[in-house]
Amino acid sequence: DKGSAAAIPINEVDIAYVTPVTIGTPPQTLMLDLDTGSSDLWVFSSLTPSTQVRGQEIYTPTKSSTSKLLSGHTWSIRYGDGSGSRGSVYTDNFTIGGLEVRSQAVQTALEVSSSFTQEQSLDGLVGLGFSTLNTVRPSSQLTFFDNARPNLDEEVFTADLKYHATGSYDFGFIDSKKYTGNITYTAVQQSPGYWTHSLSGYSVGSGAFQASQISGISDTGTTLLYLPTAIVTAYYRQVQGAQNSQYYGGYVFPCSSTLPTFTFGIEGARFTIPASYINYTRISPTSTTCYGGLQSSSGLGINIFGDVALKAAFVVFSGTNPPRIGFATK
Ligand SMILES: CCNC(=O)c1c(-c2ccccc2)csc1NC(=O)CNCCc1c[nH]c2ccccc12
Repeated sequence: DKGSAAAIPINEVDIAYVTPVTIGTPPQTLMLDLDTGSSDLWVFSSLTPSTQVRGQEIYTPTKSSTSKLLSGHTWSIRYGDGSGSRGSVYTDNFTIGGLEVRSQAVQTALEVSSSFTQEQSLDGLVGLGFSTLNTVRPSSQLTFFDNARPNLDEEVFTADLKYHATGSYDFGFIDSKKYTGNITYTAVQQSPGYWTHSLSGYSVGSGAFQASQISGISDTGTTLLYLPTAIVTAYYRQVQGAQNSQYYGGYVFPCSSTLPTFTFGIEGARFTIPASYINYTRISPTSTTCYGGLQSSSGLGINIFGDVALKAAFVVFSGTNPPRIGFATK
């Protein structure tokens, strides 16, 4: 078995990417954010208070002949940015890009935080982290990938995220047309449940490569790249007028600044993030001050290789034993 589906940016700065999925019988189509940084599959639903729904598509279990309530089960998730949701659980048929999982646990939201209500084009998330992170209680549930794995031609899924354009997620196969050269793999440490691995170092612009093991998580659900302060200050030292703003909660700079590229290493391979990816967004539509796509991880307790980094590569998430992650240029 295999599947392939689009990864569509939800706004003009790629704050997140959504993928069409179908749930139930007859199929209900929702646009969900495939998220390797969490492991809950949750959706806006007919149980979500209408005051918290603003334009999202919803899943209505009672309209599906194959839905089953997972009675007595609840879930509640809080993300590091302060957003969150909670609710009840159904199982139903769930398809991404032609790949179907029967009786997938679908977590129906009874409450969502305001930042999800405001994301009108996002109808929920598909967690693709390790199932150990799933928040359903009393019994935790498996991710779509863990449920699909036994039937996949190859125990992998790939992410081909693009800058200001539609990319793709593939399940069960590696599409050699989507990358150039070889895929460089590195070990994944799957505790506590993220796709945790190391970078072999970095360089700023045309500067020398600094070899250094930097542990972090490859996270399609986080927009930006968060790295240790020493690396981030070395980067913005090259940017005229850059400053770490308390007010804006991170590095900002004049939108007219020339930014250097940022290169990260995976084992012996090198991946360069174009300057345009790091000139992330104006702090307000009419402002001439811009917010960086590279920020410090010092407040997070974890380094996050988010979309700004991942869209510079073709990424293979391999569920082999032991799991590993692969990067290729494209
Ligand atoms: C900024 C979102 N990322 C995080 O909070 C996060 C953290 C994290 C931990 C502490 C402080 C800040 C971040 C660790 S792993 C990790 N990754 C995830 O949690 C991945 N899922 C994010 C889901 C998510 C939260 N708010 C959104 C808004 C739009 C689309 C997706 C989302």
